Amino acid sequence: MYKVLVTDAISDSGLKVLYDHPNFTVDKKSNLSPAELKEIMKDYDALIVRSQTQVTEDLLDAADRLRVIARAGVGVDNIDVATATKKGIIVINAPGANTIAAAEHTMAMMLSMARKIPQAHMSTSAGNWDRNAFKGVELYEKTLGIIGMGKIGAEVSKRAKKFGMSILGFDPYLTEERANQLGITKASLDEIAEQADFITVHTPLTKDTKGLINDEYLAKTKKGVRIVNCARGGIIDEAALVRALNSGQVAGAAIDVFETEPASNMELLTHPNAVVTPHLGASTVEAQEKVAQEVSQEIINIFETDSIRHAINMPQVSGEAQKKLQPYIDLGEQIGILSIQLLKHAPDKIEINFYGELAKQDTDLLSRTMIKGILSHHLSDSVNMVNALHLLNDQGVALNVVKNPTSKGFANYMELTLFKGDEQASIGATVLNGYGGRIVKMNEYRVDVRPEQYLLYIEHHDVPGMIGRVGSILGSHEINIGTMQVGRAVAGGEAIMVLTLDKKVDESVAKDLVAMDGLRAVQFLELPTANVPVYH
Ligand SMILES: NC(=O)c1ccc[n+]([C@@H]2O[C@H](COP(=O)([O-])OP(=O)(O)OC[C@H]3O[C@@H](n4cnc5c(N)ncnc54)[C@H](O)[C@@H]3O)[C@@H](O)[C@H]2O)c1
Ligand SMILES: O=C(O)[C@H](O)COP(=O)(O)O
Repeated sequence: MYKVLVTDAISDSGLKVLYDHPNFTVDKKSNLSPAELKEIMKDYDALIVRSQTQVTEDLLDAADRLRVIARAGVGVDNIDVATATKKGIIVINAPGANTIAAAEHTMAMMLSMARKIPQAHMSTSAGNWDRNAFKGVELYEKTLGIIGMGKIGAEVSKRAKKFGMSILGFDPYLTEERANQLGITKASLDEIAEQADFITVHTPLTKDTKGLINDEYLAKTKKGVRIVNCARGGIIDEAALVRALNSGQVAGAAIDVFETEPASNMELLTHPNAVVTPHLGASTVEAQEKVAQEVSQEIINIFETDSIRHAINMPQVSGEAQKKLQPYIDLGEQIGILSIQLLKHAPDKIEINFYGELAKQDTDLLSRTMIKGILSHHLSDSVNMVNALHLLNDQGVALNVVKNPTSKGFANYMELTLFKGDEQASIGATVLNGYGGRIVKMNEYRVDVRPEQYLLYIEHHDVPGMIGRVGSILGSHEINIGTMQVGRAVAGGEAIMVLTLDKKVDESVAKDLVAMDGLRAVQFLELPTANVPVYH
Protein backbone atom coordinates (compact mmCIF):
# COMPACT_ATOMS: atom_id res chain seq x y z
CA MET A 1 0.00 0.00 0.00
CA TYR A 2 1.40 3.42 -0.99
CA LYS A 3 0.75 6.30 1.37
CA VAL A 4 0.07 9.74 -0.08
CA LEU A 5 0.15 12.90 2.03
CA VAL A 6 -1.75 16.01 0.88
CA THR A 7 -0.77 19.20 2.71
CA ASP A 8 -2.41 22.06 0.79
CA ALA A 9 -6.00 22.74 -0.27
CA ILE A 10 -6.39 20.20 -3.07
CA SER A 11 -9.68 19.37 -4.79
CA ASP A 12 -11.25 16.18 -3.40
CA SER A 13 -12.94 15.35 -6.70
CA GLY A 14 -9.53 15.64 -8.38
CA LEU A 15 -8.03 13.24 -5.82
CA LYS A 16 -10.84 10.71 -6.41
CA VAL A 17 -8.68 8.38 -8.55
CA LEU A 18 -6.30 8.03 -5.61
CA TYR A 19 -9.10 7.60 -3.03
CA ASP A 20 -10.66 4.89 -5.20
CA HIS A 21 -7.43 3.02 -5.90
CA PRO A 22 -6.96 -0.14 -3.79
CA ASN A 23 -3.16 0.32 -3.58
CA PHE A 24 -3.18 3.90 -2.26
CA THR A 25 -4.24 5.59 0.97
CA VAL A 26 -4.53 9.37 1.11
CA ASP A 27 -4.08 11.51 4.23
CA LYS A 28 -5.11 15.16 4.04
CA LYS A 29 -3.37 17.27 6.67
CA SER A 30 -3.35 21.03 6.26
CA ASN A 31 -1.94 23.83 8.44
CA LEU A 32 0.84 21.67 9.89
CA SER A 33 3.88 23.49 11.25
CA PRO A 34 7.20 22.61 9.56
CA ALA A 35 8.12 20.57 12.67
CA GLU A 36 4.82 18.66 12.64
CA LEU A 37 5.16 17.95 8.94
CA LYS A 38 8.74 16.74 9.40
CA GLU A 39 7.60 14.42 12.17
CA ILE A 40 5.16 12.50 9.92
CA MET A 41 7.05 12.77 6.61
CA LYS A 42 8.94 9.48 7.05
CA ASP A 43 5.69 7.49 6.66
CA TYR A 44 4.82 8.67 3.15
CA ASP A 45 5.64 7.51 -0.37
CA ALA A 46 4.20 10.57 -2.14
CA LEU A 47 3.48 14.16 -1.19
CA ILE A 48 0.99 16.45 -2.97
CA VAL A 49 1.34 20.21 -2.46
CA ARG A 50 0.35 23.54 -4.00
CA SER A 51 2.47 26.67 -3.45
CA GLN A 52 1.95 26.96 0.29
CA THR A 53 3.86 23.99 1.71
CA GLN A 54 7.60 24.66 1.79
CA VAL A 55 9.33 21.45 0.76
CA THR A 56 12.76 22.21 2.18
CA GLU A 57 16.01 20.27 2.50
CA ASP A 58 15.26 19.84 6.20
CA LEU A 59 11.88 18.28 5.43
CA LEU A 60 13.34 16.04 2.74
CA ASP A 61 16.00 14.81 5.17
CA ALA A 62 13.18 13.22 7.13
CA ALA A 63 11.43 11.82 4.05
CA ASP A 64 12.90 8.33 4.14
CA ARG A 65 10.42 6.61 1.85
CA LEU A 66 9.34 9.53 -0.29
CA ARG A 67 9.50 8.74 -4.02
CA VAL A 68 7.34 11.46 -5.53
CA ILE A 69 6.61 15.12 -4.79
CA ALA A 70 3.64 16.27 -6.83
CA ARG A 71 2.95 19.98 -7.36
CA ALA A 72 -0.76 20.36 -8.11
CA GLY A 73 -0.02 23.36 -10.29
CA VAL A 74 2.90 24.77 -12.26
CA GLY A 75 5.54 26.66 -10.21
CA VAL A 76 7.88 24.53 -8.11
CA ASP A 77 9.72 27.39 -6.39
CA ASN A 78 8.44 26.18 -3.00
CA ILE A 79 10.15 22.82 -3.57
CA ASP A 80 13.89 22.22 -3.11
CA VAL A 81 14.19 20.36 -6.43
CA ALA A 82 17.99 20.09 -6.17
CA THR A 83 17.77 18.22 -2.87
CA ALA A 84 14.90 16.07 -4.13
CA THR A 85 17.02 15.17 -7.19
CA LYS A 86 20.02 14.31 -5.01
CA LYS A 87 17.79 11.99 -3.01
CA GLY A 88 16.31 10.42 -6.15
CA ILE A 89 12.82 11.81 -5.50
CA ILE A 90 10.81 12.55 -8.63
CA VAL A 91 9.22 16.00 -8.72
CA ILE A 92 6.17 16.24 -10.97
CA ASN A 93 3.77 19.07 -11.74
CA ALA A 94 0.64 19.69 -13.81
CA PRO A 95 1.75 22.10 -16.52
CA GLY A 96 -1.13 23.41 -18.54
CA ALA A 97 -3.88 22.33 -16.17
CA ASN A 98 -4.31 25.85 -14.75
CA THR A 99 -3.30 27.84 -17.86
CA ILE A 100 -6.82 29.05 -18.66
CA ALA A 101 -7.52 29.97 -15.03
CA ALA A 102 -4.31 32.06 -14.86
CA ALA A 103 -4.96 33.70 -18.25
CA GLU A 104 -8.54 34.58 -17.28
CA HIS A 105 -7.35 35.96 -13.93
CA THR A 106 -4.80 38.10 -15.76
CA MET A 107 -7.58 39.54 -17.95
CA ALA A 108 -9.80 40.06 -14.89
CA MET A 109 -6.97 41.89 -13.09
CA MET A 110 -6.14 44.01 -16.13
CA LEU A 111 -9.77 45.06 -16.57
CA SER A 112 -10.27 45.63 -12.83
CA MET A 113 -7.20 47.86 -12.78
CA ALA A 114 -8.19 49.71 -15.95
CA ARG A 115 -11.71 50.40 -14.65
CA LYS A 116 -10.81 50.65 -10.93
CA ILE A 117 -13.51 48.11 -10.12
CA PRO A 118 -12.26 47.06 -6.64
CA GLN A 119 -11.92 50.72 -5.58
CA ALA A 120 -15.37 51.56 -6.96
CA HIS A 121 -16.86 48.49 -5.30
CA MET A 122 -15.40 49.41 -1.89
CA SER A 123 -16.71 52.95 -2.16
CA THR A 124 -20.16 51.95 -3.42
CA SER A 125 -20.65 49.17 -0.91
CA ALA A 126 -19.75 51.67 1.83
CA GLY A 127 -22.83 53.70 0.81
CA ASN A 128 -21.15 56.25 -1.47
CA TRP A 129 -22.31 57.09 -4.98
CA ASP A 130 -19.22 58.63 -6.53
CA ARG A 131 -19.40 58.62 -10.34
CA ASN A 132 -16.36 60.88 -10.86
CA ALA A 133 -13.58 59.29 -8.84
CA PHE A 134 -13.35 56.06 -10.80
CA LYS A 135 -12.94 57.07 -14.42
CA GLY A 136 -10.94 54.33 -16.13
CA VAL A 137 -9.17 53.64 -19.41
CA GLU A 138 -10.03 51.22 -22.22
CA LEU A 139 -7.98 48.25 -23.38
CA TYR A 140 -9.20 48.88 -26.92
CA GLU A 141 -6.44 50.07 -29.29
CA LYS A 142 -3.87 49.96 -26.51
CA THR A 143 -0.54 48.13 -26.70
CA LEU A 144 0.04 45.21 -24.35
CA GLY A 145 3.59 44.00 -23.72
CA ILE A 146 3.75 40.35 -22.67
CA ILE A 147 7.00 39.18 -21.09
CA GLY A 148 7.04 35.38 -21.21
CA MET A 149 5.16 33.94 -24.15
CA GLY A 150 4.70 30.41 -22.83
CA LYS A 151 1.36 28.74 -22.22
CA ILE A 152 -0.24 31.51 -20.14
CA GLY A 153 1.38 34.39 -22.08
CA ALA A 154 -0.03 32.92 -25.32
CA GLU A 155 -3.54 32.53 -23.89
CA VAL A 156 -3.45 36.09 -22.57
CA SER A 157 -2.39 37.32 -26.01
CA LYS A 158 -5.38 35.61 -27.66
CA ARG A 159 -7.82 37.15 -25.19
CA ALA A 160 -6.24 40.63 -25.29
CA LYS A 161 -6.40 40.62 -29.10
CA LYS A 162 -10.15 40.09 -28.87
CA PHE A 163 -10.28 43.28 -26.81
CA GLY A 164 -8.66 45.11 -29.71
CA MET A 165 -5.18 45.35 -28.19
CA SER A 166 -1.92 45.20 -30.18
CA ILE A 167 0.46 42.72 -28.62
CA LEU A 168 4.24 42.90 -28.26
CA GLY A 169 5.74 39.63 -27.01
CA PHE A 170 9.16 38.97 -25.52
CA ASP A 171 10.44 35.48 -24.80
CA PRO A 172 13.87 33.99 -25.59
CA TYR A 173 12.06 31.07 -27.24
CA LEU A 174 9.55 33.11 -29.25
CA THR A 175 10.11 32.57 -32.99
CA GLU A 176 8.84 34.85 -35.77
CA GLU A 177 6.72 31.94 -36.96
CA ARG A 178 5.03 31.49 -33.57
CA ALA A 179 4.54 35.26 -33.22
CA ASN A 180 2.89 35.36 -36.67
CA GLN A 181 0.71 32.41 -35.79
CA LEU A 182 -0.48 34.23 -32.64
CA GLY A 183 -0.89 37.49 -34.55
CA ILE A 184 1.53 39.36 -32.27
CA THR A 185 4.78 41.25 -32.79
CA LYS A 186 8.04 39.84 -31.48
CA ALA A 187 9.75 42.58 -29.47
CA SER A 188 12.66 43.24 -27.14
CA LEU A 189 12.24 44.20 -23.49
CA ASP A 190 13.22 47.77 -24.37
CA GLU A 191 10.68 47.96 -27.21
CA ILE A 192 8.02 46.81 -24.76
CA ALA A 193 9.11 49.50 -22.28
CA GLU A 194 8.99 52.20 -24.96
CA GLN A 195 5.67 51.24 -26.56
CA ALA A 196 3.44 49.36 -24.13
CA ASP A 197 0.47 50.91 -22.32
CA PHE A 198 0.06 47.71 -20.29
CA ILE A 199 2.79 45.21 -19.39
CA THR A 200 2.09 41.72 -18.04
CA VAL A 201 4.70 39.16 -16.96
CA HIS A 202 4.28 35.40 -17.47
CA THR A 203 7.71 33.89 -16.79
CA PRO A 204 8.83 31.66 -13.96
CA LEU A 205 10.93 33.28 -11.23
CA THR A 206 14.54 32.53 -12.17
CA LYS A 207 17.84 34.28 -11.53
CA ASP A 208 17.26 36.08 -14.86
CA THR A 209 13.69 37.15 -14.15
CA LYS A 210 14.17 38.13 -10.49
CA GLY A 211 13.79 41.91 -10.39
CA LEU A 212 13.33 42.02 -14.19
CA ILE A 213 10.99 44.96 -13.69
CA ASN A 214 13.01 47.26 -11.47
CA ASP A 215 13.70 51.01 -11.10
CA GLU A 216 15.86 51.02 -14.23
CA TYR A 217 13.26 49.26 -16.37
CA LEU A 218 10.35 51.28 -15.04
CA ALA A 219 12.24 54.49 -15.88
CA LYS A 220 12.24 53.39 -19.54
CA THR A 221 8.49 52.69 -19.67
CA LYS A 222 5.84 55.07 -20.99
CA LYS A 223 4.62 57.45 -18.30
CA GLY A 224 1.31 56.08 -16.98
CA VAL A 225 2.02 52.46 -17.92
CA ARG A 226 -0.10 49.82 -16.16
CA ILE A 227 1.61 46.67 -14.86
CA VAL A 228 0.22 43.17 -14.16
CA ASN A 229 1.89 40.29 -12.33
CA CYS A 230 -0.04 37.03 -12.15
CA ALA A 231 3.12 34.93 -12.52
CA ARG A 232 5.52 35.02 -9.58
CA GLY A 233 6.35 37.47 -6.83
CA GLY A 234 9.84 38.89 -7.23
CA ILE A 235 9.76 39.27 -11.04
CA ILE A 236 8.71 42.83 -10.26
CA ASP A 237 10.76 44.59 -7.58
CA GLU A 238 7.97 45.62 -5.18
CA ALA A 239 9.83 48.60 -3.69
CA ALA A 240 10.55 49.94 -7.20
CA LEU A 241 6.90 49.43 -8.14
CA VAL A 242 5.69 51.37 -5.11
CA ARG A 243 8.09 54.22 -5.98
CA ALA A 244 6.81 54.28 -9.56
CA LEU A 245 3.16 54.20 -8.40
CA ASN A 246 3.86 57.11 -6.04
CA SER A 247 5.56 59.15 -8.78
CA GLY A 248 2.83 58.42 -11.32
CA GLN A 249 5.29 56.74 -13.70
CA VAL A 250 3.08 53.67 -13.21
CA ALA A 251 -0.63 54.54 -13.28
CA GLY A 252 -1.85 51.18 -12.01
CA ALA A 253 -0.63 47.81 -10.81
CA ALA A 254 -2.57 44.55 -10.70
CA ILE A 255 -0.72 42.09 -8.54
CA ASP A 256 -1.68 38.50 -7.65
CA VAL A 257 1.72 37.24 -6.47
CA PHE A 258 4.19 38.75 -4.02
CA GLU A 259 7.81 38.67 -2.99
CA THR A 260 6.78 37.04 0.27
CA GLU A 261 3.50 35.25 0.72
CA PRO A 262 1.28 35.84 2.61
CA ALA A 263 1.93 39.37 1.32
CA SER A 264 2.97 41.96 3.87
CA ASN A 265 4.11 44.99 1.85
CA MET A 266 1.36 47.29 3.10
CA GLU A 267 2.50 50.22 0.94
CA LEU A 268 1.75 48.14 -2.13
CA LEU A 269 -1.28 46.31 -0.74
CA THR A 270 -3.04 49.54 0.25
CA HIS A 271 -1.90 51.73 -2.65
CA PRO A 272 -4.96 53.45 -4.16
CA ASN A 273 -3.83 52.54 -7.69
CA ALA A 274 -3.08 48.90 -6.92
CA VAL A 275 -5.48 46.00 -7.36
CA VAL A 276 -4.35 42.98 -5.36
CA THR A 277 -5.45 39.36 -4.91
CA PRO A 278 -3.97 36.63 -2.68
CA HIS A 279 -2.38 34.40 -5.35
CA LEU A 280 -5.69 33.39 -6.90
CA GLY A 281 -4.53 32.85 -10.49
CA ALA A 282 -5.15 29.09 -10.41
CA SER A 283 -8.05 29.18 -8.00
CA THR A 284 -10.97 28.06 -10.11
CA VAL A 285 -13.07 24.97 -9.51
CA GLU A 286 -12.11 23.68 -12.95
CA ALA A 287 -8.36 24.26 -12.66
CA GLN A 288 -8.16 22.82 -9.16
CA GLU A 289 -9.98 19.69 -10.21
CA LYS A 290 -7.74 19.32 -13.25
CA VAL A 291 -4.39 19.83 -11.46
CA ALA A 292 -5.38 17.38 -8.71
CA GLN A 293 -6.61 14.83 -11.23
CA GLU A 294 -3.46 15.09 -13.35
CA VAL A 295 -1.00 14.66 -10.50
CA SER A 296 -3.08 11.90 -8.87
CA GLN A 297 -3.14 9.91 -12.08
CA GLU A 298 0.57 10.48 -12.60
CA ILE A 299 1.35 9.27 -9.08
CA ILE A 300 -0.59 6.08 -9.82
CA ASN A 301 1.27 5.64 -13.12
CA ILE A 302 4.66 6.12 -11.47
CA PHE A 303 4.03 3.58 -8.72
CA GLU A 304 2.07 1.09 -10.80
CA THR A 305 3.73 1.23 -14.22
CA ASP A 306 6.93 3.22 -13.76
CA SER A 307 5.87 5.72 -16.44
CA ILE A 308 6.44 9.42 -15.94
CA ARG A 309 5.01 12.28 -18.03
CA HIS A 310 5.66 15.56 -16.30
CA ALA A 311 8.78 15.22 -14.18
CA ILE A 312 10.69 18.41 -13.42
CA ASN A 313 13.92 16.53 -12.66
CA MET A 314 13.84 13.93 -15.45
CA PRO A 315 14.07 14.29 -19.22
CA GLN A 316 10.69 14.63 -20.88
CA VAL A 317 10.06 12.04 -23.57
CA SER A 318 6.77 11.68 -25.40
CA GLY A 319 4.93 8.36 -25.03
CA GLU A 320 5.61 7.52 -28.69
CA ALA A 321 9.35 8.31 -28.44
CA GLN A 322 9.65 6.37 -25.17
CA LYS A 323 8.00 3.35 -26.80
CA LYS A 324 10.58 3.40 -29.60
CA LEU A 325 13.47 3.90 -27.16
CA GLN A 326 12.30 1.30 -24.61
CA PRO A 327 14.24 -1.71 -26.02
CA TYR A 328 17.40 0.46 -26.00
CA ILE A 329 16.63 1.67 -22.48
CA ASP A 330 16.40 -1.96 -21.25
CA LEU A 331 19.58 -2.88 -23.13
CA GLY A 332 21.34 0.30 -21.94
CA GLU A 333 20.83 -0.64 -18.30
CA GLN A 334 22.06 -4.17 -18.99
CA ILE A 335 25.29 -3.00 -20.62
CA GLY A 336 25.79 -0.53 -17.76
CA ILE A 337 25.51 -3.36 -15.23
CA LEU A 338 27.79 -5.66 -17.25
CA SER A 339 30.43 -3.06 -18.13
CA ILE A 340 31.16 -2.16 -14.50
CA GLN A 341 31.64 -5.87 -13.71
CA LEU A 342 33.96 -6.15 -16.68
CA LEU A 343 36.06 -3.17 -15.53
CA LYS A 344 36.11 -4.47 -11.91
CA HIS A 345 36.77 -0.97 -10.52
CA ALA A 346 34.79 2.22 -10.07
CA PRO A 347 35.45 4.19 -13.28
CA ASP A 348 36.98 7.66 -13.39
CA LYS A 349 35.63 8.36 -16.87
CA ILE A 350 32.70 7.14 -18.94
CA GLU A 351 32.16 7.55 -22.64
CA ILE A 352 28.91 6.80 -24.42
CA ASN A 353 28.77 6.77 -28.20
CA PHE A 354 25.51 6.71 -30.13
CA TYR A 355 25.45 5.88 -33.84
CA GLY A 356 22.83 5.85 -36.60
CA GLU A 357 19.21 6.88 -35.98
CA LEU A 358 19.78 6.84 -32.19
CA ALA A 359 22.24 9.70 -32.57
CA LYS A 360 19.45 11.90 -33.92
CA GLN A 361 17.18 11.32 -30.92
CA ASP A 362 17.03 12.72 -27.41
CA THR A 363 19.18 10.12 -25.67
CA ASP A 364 19.33 11.71 -22.22
CA LEU A 365 17.05 9.02 -20.79
CA LEU A 366 19.18 6.32 -22.40
CA SER A 367 22.44 7.75 -20.99
CA ARG A 368 20.85 7.97 -17.55
CA THR A 369 19.81 4.29 -17.75
CA MET A 370 23.39 3.25 -18.52
CA ILE A 371 24.73 5.40 -15.67
CA LYS A 372 22.11 3.93 -13.35
CA GLY A 373 23.24 0.43 -14.35
CA ILE A 374 26.90 1.31 -13.71
CA LEU A 375 26.38 3.09 -10.39
CA SER A 376 23.95 0.50 -9.00
CA HIS A 377 26.94 -1.88 -8.72
CA HIS A 378 28.31 0.17 -5.82
CA LEU A 379 25.34 2.29 -4.76
CA SER A 380 22.58 -0.31 -5.07
CA ASP A 381 19.00 0.98 -4.78
CA SER A 382 20.02 4.51 -3.81
CA VAL A 383 20.59 5.30 -7.49
CA ASN A 384 17.69 5.86 -9.84
CA MET A 385 16.96 7.67 -13.11
CA VAL A 386 16.41 10.94 -11.25
CA ASN A 387 19.68 11.13 -9.34
CA ALA A 388 21.97 9.08 -11.64
CA LEU A 389 23.74 12.06 -13.26
CA HIS A 390 23.91 13.94 -9.99
CA LEU A 391 25.54 10.99 -8.18
CA LEU A 392 27.98 10.48 -11.05
CA ASN A 393 29.00 14.10 -10.76
CA ASP A 394 29.29 13.71 -6.98
CA GLN A 395 31.69 10.79 -7.49
CA GLY A 396 33.81 12.99 -9.76
CA VAL A 397 33.36 10.70 -12.75
CA ALA A 398 33.70 12.49 -16.10
CA LEU A 399 30.97 11.73 -18.63
CA ASN A 400 31.33 12.22 -22.35
CA VAL A 401 28.35 11.51 -24.59
CA VAL A 402 29.11 11.51 -28.31
CA LYS A 403 26.52 11.44 -31.06
CA ASN A 404 28.08 10.11 -34.25
CA PRO A 405 26.45 10.64 -37.64
CA THR A 406 27.94 7.36 -38.98
CA SER A 407 26.16 3.98 -38.70
CA LYS A 408 28.73 1.32 -37.59
CA GLY A 409 26.91 -1.29 -39.67
CA PHE A 410 23.67 -1.24 -37.62
CA ALA A 411 20.68 1.04 -38.02
CA ASN A 412 21.22 1.94 -34.35
CA TYR A 413 24.26 1.21 -32.25
CA MET A 414 25.47 2.31 -28.82
CA GLU A 415 28.84 1.74 -27.22
CA LEU A 416 29.64 2.24 -23.57
CA THR A 417 33.26 2.49 -22.42
CA LEU A 418 34.39 2.76 -18.82
CA PHE A 419 37.90 3.93 -17.97
CA LYS A 420 39.93 3.58 -14.80
CA GLY A 421 43.43 4.92 -15.29
CA ASP A 422 44.97 2.83 -18.12
CA GLU A 423 42.30 0.14 -17.93
CA GLN A 424 39.08 0.18 -19.87
CA ALA A 425 36.04 -1.98 -20.54
CA SER A 426 33.76 -1.50 -23.46
CA ILE A 427 30.44 -3.00 -24.57
CA GLY A 428 28.70 -2.26 -27.87
CA ALA A 429 25.03 -3.15 -28.33
CA THR A 430 22.12 -2.86 -30.70
CA VAL A 431 18.51 -3.99 -30.96
CA LEU A 432 17.83 -6.35 -33.85
CA ASN A 433 14.36 -6.08 -35.29
CA GLY A 434 12.37 -9.12 -34.18
CA TYR A 435 15.28 -10.54 -32.12
CA GLY A 436 15.67 -8.00 -29.34
CA GLY A 437 18.79 -6.64 -27.63
CA ARG A 438 22.21 -7.96 -28.60
CA ILE A 439 25.70 -7.31 -27.30
CA VAL A 440 27.71 -7.12 -30.53
CA LYS A 441 31.07 -6.01 -29.18
CA MET A 442 32.99 -6.66 -25.97
CA ASN A 443 36.19 -4.72 -25.61
CA GLU A 444 37.74 -4.86 -29.07
CA TYR A 445 36.06 -8.12 -30.09
CA ARG A 446 32.97 -8.62 -32.25
CA VAL A 447 30.42 -11.03 -30.73
CA ASP A 448 26.68 -11.66 -30.91
CA VAL A 449 25.39 -12.29 -27.41
CA ARG A 450 21.84 -12.14 -26.14
CA PRO A 451 22.11 -10.71 -22.60
CA GLU A 452 21.10 -13.35 -20.05
CA GLN A 453 21.33 -13.61 -16.28
CA TYR A 454 24.60 -15.59 -16.08
CA LEU A 455 27.43 -14.88 -18.48
CA LEU A 456 31.02 -16.06 -18.57
CA TYR A 457 33.62 -13.88 -20.27
CA ILE A 458 36.98 -15.48 -21.06
CA GLU A 459 40.05 -13.96 -22.67
CA HIS A 460 42.35 -16.55 -24.21
CA HIS A 461 44.86 -17.32 -26.93
CA ASP A 462 43.23 -18.46 -30.13
CA VAL A 463 44.64 -22.01 -30.19
CA PRO A 464 42.90 -25.28 -31.07
CA GLY A 465 41.07 -27.10 -28.28
CA MET A 466 40.21 -24.09 -26.07
CA ILE A 467 36.45 -24.31 -26.57
CA GLY A 468 36.37 -28.05 -25.83
CA ARG A 469 38.47 -27.66 -22.67
CA VAL A 470 36.31 -24.84 -21.31
CA GLY A 471 33.20 -26.93 -22.10
CA SER A 472 34.51 -29.97 -20.28
CA ILE A 473 35.55 -28.00 -17.15
CA LEU A 474 32.06 -26.46 -16.97
CA GLY A 475 30.54 -29.89 -17.59
CA SER A 476 32.58 -31.40 -14.73
CA HIS A 477 30.98 -28.77 -12.46
CA GLU A 478 27.55 -29.67 -13.86
CA ILE A 479 27.10 -26.29 -15.48
CA ASN A 480 25.01 -26.28 -18.60
CA ILE A 481 26.04 -23.88 -21.37
CA GLY A 482 23.19 -22.03 -23.09
CA THR A 483 25.13 -20.35 -25.90
CA MET A 484 28.78 -19.81 -26.72
CA GLN A 485 30.28 -17.03 -28.83
CA VAL A 486 33.89 -16.65 -29.86
CA GLY A 487 35.37 -13.34 -30.97
CA ARG A 488 38.86 -12.71 -32.25
CA ALA A 489 40.66 -9.93 -34.01
CA VAL A 490 43.03 -12.20 -36.01
CA ALA A 491 43.34 -15.99 -36.29
CA GLY A 492 45.87 -17.36 -33.81
CA GLY A 493 45.99 -14.12 -31.79
CA GLU A 494 44.07 -12.98 -28.73
CA ALA A 495 40.43 -13.97 -28.53
CA ILE A 496 37.43 -13.97 -26.22
CA MET A 497 34.69 -16.47 -25.45
CA VAL A 498 31.33 -15.35 -24.10
CA LEU A 499 29.06 -18.06 -22.75
CA THR A 500 25.57 -17.88 -21.32
CA LEU A 501 25.10 -20.31 -18.46
CA ASP A 502 22.03 -21.82 -16.84
CA LYS A 503 23.15 -21.14 -13.30
CA LYS A 504 25.47 -19.10 -11.15
CA VAL A 505 28.95 -20.55 -10.79
CA ASP A 506 31.26 -20.43 -7.81
CA GLU A 507 34.92 -19.60 -7.34
CA SER A 508 36.07 -23.22 -7.75
CA VAL A 509 35.00 -23.09 -11.41
CA ALA A 510 37.01 -19.94 -11.96
CA LYS A 511 40.06 -21.58 -10.34
CA ASP A 512 39.88 -24.60 -12.66
CA LEU A 513 39.45 -22.38 -15.71
CA VAL A 514 42.29 -20.02 -14.82
CA ALA A 515 44.60 -23.02 -14.40
CA MET A 516 44.13 -23.84 -18.11
CA ASP A 517 47.05 -23.12 -20.41
CA GLY A 518 46.38 -20.29 -22.84
CA LEU A 519 43.64 -18.71 -20.79
CA ARG A 520 44.35 -15.10 -19.79
CA ALA A 521 41.32 -13.96 -17.81
CA VAL A 522 37.99 -15.28 -16.60
CA GLN A 523 35.14 -13.11 -15.51
CA PHE A 524 31.64 -14.13 -14.44
CA LEU A 525 29.05 -11.49 -15.21
CA GLU A 526 25.56 -11.38 -13.80
CA LEU A 527 22.40 -9.43 -14.50
CA PRO A 528 19.83 -9.05 -11.70
CA THR A 529 16.64 -10.96 -12.51
CA ALA A 530 14.76 -7.69 -12.92
CA ASN A 531 17.05 -6.80 -15.83
CA VAL A 532 16.85 -10.11 -17.61
CA PRO A 533 14.47 -10.29 -20.55
CA VAL A 534 12.06 -13.22 -20.67
CA TYR A 535 12.78 -15.38 -23.73
CA HIS A 536 10.17 -17.76 -25.09
N1 LIG B 1 -0.87 33.32 -10.24
C1 LIG B 1 -1.04 32.03 -10.31
O1 LIG B 1 -1.77 31.45 -9.54
C2 LIG B 1 -0.36 31.25 -11.39
C3 LIG B 1 -1.04 30.20 -12.02
C4 LIG B 1 -0.38 29.46 -12.97
C5 LIG B 1 0.93 29.74 -13.30
N2 LIG B 1 1.57 30.76 -12.67
C6 LIG B 1 2.94 31.11 -13.02
O2 LIG B 1 2.97 31.69 -14.31
C7 LIG B 1 4.24 31.48 -14.89
C8 LIG B 1 4.10 31.05 -16.34
O3 LIG B 1 3.42 29.81 -16.42
P1 LIG B 1 3.26 29.04 -17.82
O4 LIG B 1 2.39 27.86 -17.53
O5 LIG B 1 2.88 29.96 -18.89
O6 LIG B 1 4.75 28.55 -18.02
P2 LIG B 1 5.49 28.23 -19.41
O7 LIG B 1 6.67 27.43 -19.04
O8 LIG B 1 4.54 27.69 -20.40
O9 LIG B 1 5.98 29.66 -19.90
C9 LIG B 1 6.98 30.39 -19.28
C10 LIG B 1 7.69 31.17 -20.39
O10 LIG B 1 8.58 32.09 -19.79
C11 LIG B 1 9.66 32.23 -20.68
N3 LIG B 1 10.81 32.85 -20.03
C12 LIG B 1 11.71 32.30 -19.19
N4 LIG B 1 12.64 33.21 -18.85
C13 LIG B 1 12.31 34.35 -19.50
C14 LIG B 1 12.89 35.65 -19.55
N5 LIG B 1 14.00 35.92 -18.86
N6 LIG B 1 12.30 36.57 -20.31
C15 LIG B 1 11.18 36.29 -21.02
N7 LIG B 1 10.58 35.07 -21.01
C16 LIG B 1 11.15 34.13 -20.26
C17 LIG B 1 9.93 30.81 -21.11
O11 LIG B 1 10.70 30.77 -22.29
C18 LIG B 1 8.53 30.28 -21.30
O12 LIG B 1 8.09 30.42 -22.65
C19 LIG B 1 4.94 30.47 -13.98
O13 LIG B 1 5.82 31.14 -13.11
C20 LIG B 1 3.83 29.90 -13.16
O14 LIG B 1 4.27 29.42 -11.92
C21 LIG B 1 0.95 31.53 -11.73
O1 LIG C 1 2.31 27.94 -10.16
C1 LIG C 1 1.11 27.76 -10.08
O2 LIG C 1 0.52 26.75 -10.51
C2 LIG C 1 0.28 28.84 -9.48
O3 LIG C 1 1.06 29.80 -8.90
C3 LIG C 1 -0.81 28.36 -8.59
O4 LIG C 1 -0.40 28.19 -7.26
P1 LIG C 1 -1.42 27.56 -6.21
O5 LIG C 1 -1.66 26.13 -6.61
O6 LIG C 1 -0.76 27.66 -4.89
O7 LIG C 1 -2.69 28.35 -6.31
